[in-house]
Amino acid sequence: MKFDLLTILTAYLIVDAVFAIAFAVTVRRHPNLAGPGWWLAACMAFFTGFLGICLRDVIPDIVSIVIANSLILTGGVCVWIGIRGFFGLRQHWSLFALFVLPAATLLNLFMEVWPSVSARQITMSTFIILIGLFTIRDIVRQRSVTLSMETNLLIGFLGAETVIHVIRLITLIMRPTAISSYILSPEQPDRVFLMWLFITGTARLLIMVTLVSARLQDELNQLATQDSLTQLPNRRFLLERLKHGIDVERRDGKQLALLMLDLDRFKAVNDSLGHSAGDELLQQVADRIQSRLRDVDMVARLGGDEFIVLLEDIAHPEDAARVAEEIVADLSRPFQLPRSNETDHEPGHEVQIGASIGISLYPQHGDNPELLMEQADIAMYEAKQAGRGCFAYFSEELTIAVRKRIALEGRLRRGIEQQELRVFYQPQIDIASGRIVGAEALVRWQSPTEGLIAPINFIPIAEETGLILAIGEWVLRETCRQGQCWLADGFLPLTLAVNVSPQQFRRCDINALVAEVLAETGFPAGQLELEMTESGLMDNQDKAVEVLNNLRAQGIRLAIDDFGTGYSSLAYLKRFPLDVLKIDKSFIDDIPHLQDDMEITATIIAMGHILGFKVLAEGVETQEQLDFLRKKGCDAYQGYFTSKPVPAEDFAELLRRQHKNG
Ligand SMILES: Nc1nc2c(ncn2[C@@H]2O[C@H](COP(=O)(O)O[C@H]3[C@@H](O)[C@H](n4cnc5c(=O)[nH]c(N)nc54)O[C@@H]3COP(=O)(O)O)[C@@H](O)[C@H]2O)c(=O)[nH]1
Repeated sequence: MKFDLLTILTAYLIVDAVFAIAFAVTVRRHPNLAGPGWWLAACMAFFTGFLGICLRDVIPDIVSIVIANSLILTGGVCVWIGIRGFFGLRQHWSLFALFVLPAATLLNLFMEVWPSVSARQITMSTFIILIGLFTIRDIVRQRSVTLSMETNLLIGFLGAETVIHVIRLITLIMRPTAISSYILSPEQPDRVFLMWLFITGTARLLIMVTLVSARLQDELNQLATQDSLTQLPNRRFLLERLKHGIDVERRDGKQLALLMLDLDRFKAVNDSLGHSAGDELLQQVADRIQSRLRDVDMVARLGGDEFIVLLEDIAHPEDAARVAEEIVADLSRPFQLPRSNETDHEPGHEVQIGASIGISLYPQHGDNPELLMEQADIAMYEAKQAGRGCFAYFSEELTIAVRKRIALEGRLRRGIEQQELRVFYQPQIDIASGRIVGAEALVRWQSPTEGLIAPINFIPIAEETGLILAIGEWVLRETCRQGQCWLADGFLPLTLAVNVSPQQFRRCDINALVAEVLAETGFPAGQLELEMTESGLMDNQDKAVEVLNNLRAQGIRLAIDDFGTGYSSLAYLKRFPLDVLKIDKSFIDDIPHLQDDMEITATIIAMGHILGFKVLAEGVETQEQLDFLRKKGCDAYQGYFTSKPVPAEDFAELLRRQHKNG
């Protein structure tokens, strides 16, 4: 059988075109893969280029060459861009070569004006070798992880091609006439060139087949790790993620939670309304759970009506309970299920189900996936026993403790809404004059069922849940309102100190809030003191300095609370614009019995004065303590010795009595 050059080129271009079409089809089947348009553009360019070659005998050679090669080059560019989109490649510029090469070769081939055939062949081989080496280097540097088989094939193909051309180049240089007998002419095609055409065509077809099969493999993998009904991950995938999650939390010293969820009354729906209604219900359940979770969390379906939720990197065990409660609440809302032969006039079924959730925690309840699943399952059984529609932890004590905390959180939330918070005032006394010069505002919760609740029982949970922001704002507003009332009633000006929690400092614009409250209540800025703890300031020192400076610029006084229990560093005392140092009660408690505490207290007073601060001692309960503080030059104190924190009316009474006594 005799092949002329035109037949060979035609076959070659057909291979290219088929290759491009097949790529285009692959990409179209995977809508998430970028650039189908590029593949189609490539096909069109190749075909038109091919037409240009076919017209070689009809139109002048040079026109045919220009049309064919420019279009083939365009096709190469399109395929290259398509490839980049397909693999998500950014740096693989040299892959361009793979598709521009045929075009460059053809250009070379048709350049009959080129004087020397050997020079043409040397140029082409050098070009191919360089491009091959660069391409291999690029691919090796940035190997595709998901399609490693295809990358290996590419490397093999390019390697073989490069080797062929190295041999060809050496032969050409050593014996320039050796290959000249195979010069390109329609009668005697270049054999090496033919071989090269054959290899590239075959290799590219192979690459395409590998690509398609790799994509199919991806789909199969997905099927193996996905629940076909809900499209959620299945048990296998969950176990892998859980194992990885445990490794990460172990390394970072954090915890994770596993929530095993079983639907209540699902069987009744399935039996009465049929399996398609049951399937629809499961899909809606999956959607509701998913919408409740953060992006980093995961919900999987284990089969039947069992789901499992993985919460990674949780701060407290209660976080898992909160999510569980929200899921239980979400799933107890009615579901609308369409009838199997629904018409416009017939409404669907409304069904109500529920969920019971068992929770296990890493590391408390186990350190491997199987154990955690087992414990969550046991806890889920407990939840069902406890009456369904609730959650339970694997450990009973934890369940009780967490349920209590969550109930408290709910009551506190309602308490804030129903205005059950109160502000008590503890007098601050100037030691030299013995007169009340200010008060610390301390929050209390007047619960209708439990009576007066001390802050120690709800401030920590308010901090955890963010409720402290609402509480802090309310205390500030109420204190300023009350202070302004006392001024209006003719009491002498007092400094009112309000606690600012670290959360408030971090998460809200305390400057704007204070400005707003002062404007609203008319309370003078110079009589408001904000108390901050050392830890609240140390978290982000630069921001703290900026915020404190702004507060200072408003005329507000700033105090550091519980001084001596935290960092107590001179560096930050110098850096932060403070007015008052409050010595922590723990140093005062054992005066005059503990020499160390006496020395520390005396040192803090002296140091505070050197730095220009006013020093106030907290928790003064005895005359001896007061005498000691006076002797050491402390400016002020607060403590049960004078008064516990009292409601506003009682505090006003203390002020009246002081006024009466002169
Ligand atoms: N972020 C906010 N924190 C607040 C607010 N209100 C209070 N708190 C913080 O709660 C903690 C406990 O406060 P409380 O139960 O009110 O206790 C205060 C005083 O009653 C107590 N104290 C004062 N003198 C004595 C004493 O002589 N003996 C004794 N046994 N206790 C005494 O000390 C608490 C004041 O502490 P401090 O704030 O450090 O000055 C407490 O940490 C409050 O800060 C609030 O609105 N926001």
